[in-house]
Amino acid sequence: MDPAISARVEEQYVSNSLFTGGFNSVTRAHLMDKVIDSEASHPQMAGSKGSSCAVNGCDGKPPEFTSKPWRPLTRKLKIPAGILSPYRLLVLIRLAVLGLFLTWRIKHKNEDAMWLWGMSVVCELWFGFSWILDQLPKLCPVNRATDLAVLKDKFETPTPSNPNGRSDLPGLDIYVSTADPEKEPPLTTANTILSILAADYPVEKLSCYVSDDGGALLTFEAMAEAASFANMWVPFCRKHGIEPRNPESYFSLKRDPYKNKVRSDFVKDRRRIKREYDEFKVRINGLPDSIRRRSDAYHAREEIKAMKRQREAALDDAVETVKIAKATWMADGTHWPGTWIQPSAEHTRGDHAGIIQVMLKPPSDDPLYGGDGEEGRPLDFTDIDIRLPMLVYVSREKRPGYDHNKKAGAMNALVRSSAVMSNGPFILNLDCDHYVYNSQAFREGMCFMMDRGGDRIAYVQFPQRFEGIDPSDRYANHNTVFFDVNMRALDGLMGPVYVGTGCLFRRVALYGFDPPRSTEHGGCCSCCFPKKRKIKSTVSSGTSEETRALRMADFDDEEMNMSTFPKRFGNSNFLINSIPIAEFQGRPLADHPGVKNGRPPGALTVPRDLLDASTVAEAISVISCWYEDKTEWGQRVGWIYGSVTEDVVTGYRMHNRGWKSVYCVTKRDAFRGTAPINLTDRLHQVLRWATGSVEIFFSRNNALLASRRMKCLQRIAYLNVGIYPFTSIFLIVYCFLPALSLFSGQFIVKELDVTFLTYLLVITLTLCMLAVLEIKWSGINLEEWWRNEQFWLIGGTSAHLAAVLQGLLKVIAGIEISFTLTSKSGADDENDEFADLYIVKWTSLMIPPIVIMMVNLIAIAVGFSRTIYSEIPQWSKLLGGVFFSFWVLAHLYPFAKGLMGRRGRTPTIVFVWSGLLAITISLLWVAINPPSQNSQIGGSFQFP
Ligand SMILES: O=c1ccn([C@@H]2O[C@H](COP(=O)(O)OP(=O)(O)O[C@H]3O[C@H](CO)[C@@H](O)[C@H](O)[C@H]3O)[C@@H](O)[C@H]2O)c(=O)[nH]1
Ligand SMILES: [Mn+2]
Repeated sequence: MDPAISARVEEQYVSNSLFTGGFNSVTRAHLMDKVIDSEASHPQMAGSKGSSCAVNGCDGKPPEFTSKPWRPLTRKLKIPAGILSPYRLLVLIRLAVLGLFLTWRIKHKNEDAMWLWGMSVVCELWFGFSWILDQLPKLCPVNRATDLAVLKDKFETPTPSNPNGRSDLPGLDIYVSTADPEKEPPLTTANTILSILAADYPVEKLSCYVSDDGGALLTFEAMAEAASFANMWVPFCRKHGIEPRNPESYFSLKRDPYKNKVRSDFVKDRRRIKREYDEFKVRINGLPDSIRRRSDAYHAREEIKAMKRQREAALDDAVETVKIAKATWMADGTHWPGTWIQPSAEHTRGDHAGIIQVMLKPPSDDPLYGGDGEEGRPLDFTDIDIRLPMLVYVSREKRPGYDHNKKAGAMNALVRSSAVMSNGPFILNLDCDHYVYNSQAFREGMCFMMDRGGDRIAYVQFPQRFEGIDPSDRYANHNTVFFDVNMRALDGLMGPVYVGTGCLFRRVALYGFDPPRSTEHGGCCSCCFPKKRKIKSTVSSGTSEETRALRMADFDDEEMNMSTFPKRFGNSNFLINSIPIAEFQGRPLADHPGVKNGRPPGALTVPRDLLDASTVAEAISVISCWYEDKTEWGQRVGWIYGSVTEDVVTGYRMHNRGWKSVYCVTKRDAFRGTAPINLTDRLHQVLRWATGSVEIFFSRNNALLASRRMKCLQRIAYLNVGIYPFTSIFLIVYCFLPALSLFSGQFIVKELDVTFLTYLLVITLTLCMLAVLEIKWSGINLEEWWRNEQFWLIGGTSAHLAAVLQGLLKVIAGIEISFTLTSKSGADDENDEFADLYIVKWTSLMIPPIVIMMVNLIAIAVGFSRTIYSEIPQWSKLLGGVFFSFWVLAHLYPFAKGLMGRRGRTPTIVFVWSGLLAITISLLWVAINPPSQNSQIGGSFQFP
């Protein structure tokens, strides 16, 4: 430990009057807290392991501590046993039936069509396996609730030592990522920023960082506009309790804006702010032109000079011929070091310097009230705090020849630069299109982090909720089955997976440390093979009390050896020195005796008023291309590289170290974003996710290689994430089977006998009943469930297959996979919100589902015509094949609709064509195979 830092930190904390007992009491209290936590969060362990030492307080816990009423910040809500018990029972039953069915299938071959039988059995075995992977982690779902009032009480109530009631909440850094202003309109990003700046969290603790991976002047200037508009928007939101605090969404609310508004000047204020917002929008939308003109003007001047030298020419002609400028000029006439409006086609490459601009300076520590609306101020903010959180624009350096590691690389650049500039012990990241919909969201997340045992939580994931999706949600964009069923279920294990946006991280967890007290709990098999409990003796580990606290008391000793830091984190001393501080400030100290009102107040690595040129220079140096060379960034530290779904891997690594995560579903959605409603865009999105999964499967992050700290069911869930794309291979084969059997007159079983049909019935029935119970405990509805099934097949037969191929190409030939951004620029059509839904853009991903559809349609036609033409029509023979064909077609229905484009325009022609085609082929078939001979073939395919 660098003595200089320890001295600095010591000064910050020891001088604080809250710590009357010095570090002694802090560490002691922390130790006690830790013992209690482990019981509180693992009640079953207390009993089974009989580690009564902690429970009985053998370390001499003062009695007043145990008797103190403890008001928790969060609660776990059990799912009613009336739903959960039958659910679990059904899972068991289905498991057994599936086992019996598969054995029966293997034993009863169809000798007439071994190929059909063999293919189908292999597929069924795989489906059974993948169902188990999907189902097992869903056995213990939970719900949770927070108590914001308690949080306020504990952290923001005036006490004798804190008479002003200054907030004791920890610092929070918000990251917003954007990469390409064409696909991610700056107006959307600006609105997201505004919603963050206006969120309800102590301003002096909140910092907002925008990562612009395109390094685009357009984004930069849009952010500057947003920063300036925030001066009006944020106090307005505070004054009138606006919700949501994203102006675009707020002004397009359909409901009455005047409801529940008490202040008399609301009408006037709203009208004014609406006008200001409209002007703001005009400015933002005018930016591309204004930037172009600026740069064109420069080039025009140059060109004209040249032309004048040659001969007299008309000015207008000259301006006409000017090419798009390469260099870009900022409004003040200086040269922009980033890229042009549209960064080079592939946003993940590009070539530009690192740029950091503090757009809103860190605020003062005490409230600053606005004026009375008279002197030039547009609105009356007399009793409103007009301070704004810090806002920083960051564009990491990009040079050819460096792997920039897509979004993960961008996030890591932010982790470092923010460590230098504000070092919030917590970090929340949002995609540019995901805005704060609930101004209390940050506080909700903080309840978990600050609660007892919260120091073992690496992240709090919020569900992704979407706007602007077609009401019938044709392509299951809401993804509710995942967000309300699977994620809730994981919450009952080690915690939800990280899904890339709307996630509150503990900074030290991102730094790759193990959770505190990590040696105490075993992982997967700890319940069966309890390891001897090793309580790290922090007290006996020598040196002075002070350094002990700073050495992250509960962390592993070797881990916290600061001499290894430069190798892991790179050469920035600023950064390295900020790490123990972030750890210390992230601790949930709220319930400690002796530190009554909470945690050490907001000391930052760099006190805000010192955020000077040298700090910014340091921040720039940590976002350079080479900074990560020979460090562990992306390997063990920060967002993990190597997959286009960096999110899943990053969360996985934390669970693998034994960290927990928590799922925070708030009554009012915490955040809201957009999703691609166009079929092609949606397919490309799931293609990227599936490719990421395949990448994970073929990497060291495969859950089969997980550590012992990973619980069994959690491991299965991660295994499922890596394996699901492979199901596509079997799915495609299976989708052709009904057609093949209709063509050949054979079926997957020798005869449709009672046993087979009974098994089929039970398997289908249990699936439906499970779905019903899932719907009950998760709160989704049947339509959402069905849409999910449909899209599972659509994605499964198209994108997932492509993903498997791409993944194999990467493994075998080393071909890198690019991150195709999802377009957020929605429909331009004012009259039709969902115009995007009907745009048909061709992609080769569509080929397999189209072929499946066609072949099945034709097969049905063939089957029918054969039966009609046969001397004694045996309709019953048709049934098996037709039934399964319909099953496939019903799933593909939304896909077919997508191909048809706008309602009523294309369908007729498509129907006519496919109809004609199907009839032609079936007639052909009949001509080749005259029914008189053919009718015998179907003989084996009989009802009992
Ligand atoms: O080189 C890149 C590529 C992407 N991004 C950002 O990453 C985010 C996600 O991209 P998007 O195209 O919107 O992907 P989605 O499929 O909508 O995103 C989901 O899936 C991604 C993983 O594939 C996660 O990163 C996202 O957080 C998650 O919302 C956006 O903010 C981008 O600006 C970058 O910053 N740099
Ligand atoms: Mn997105």
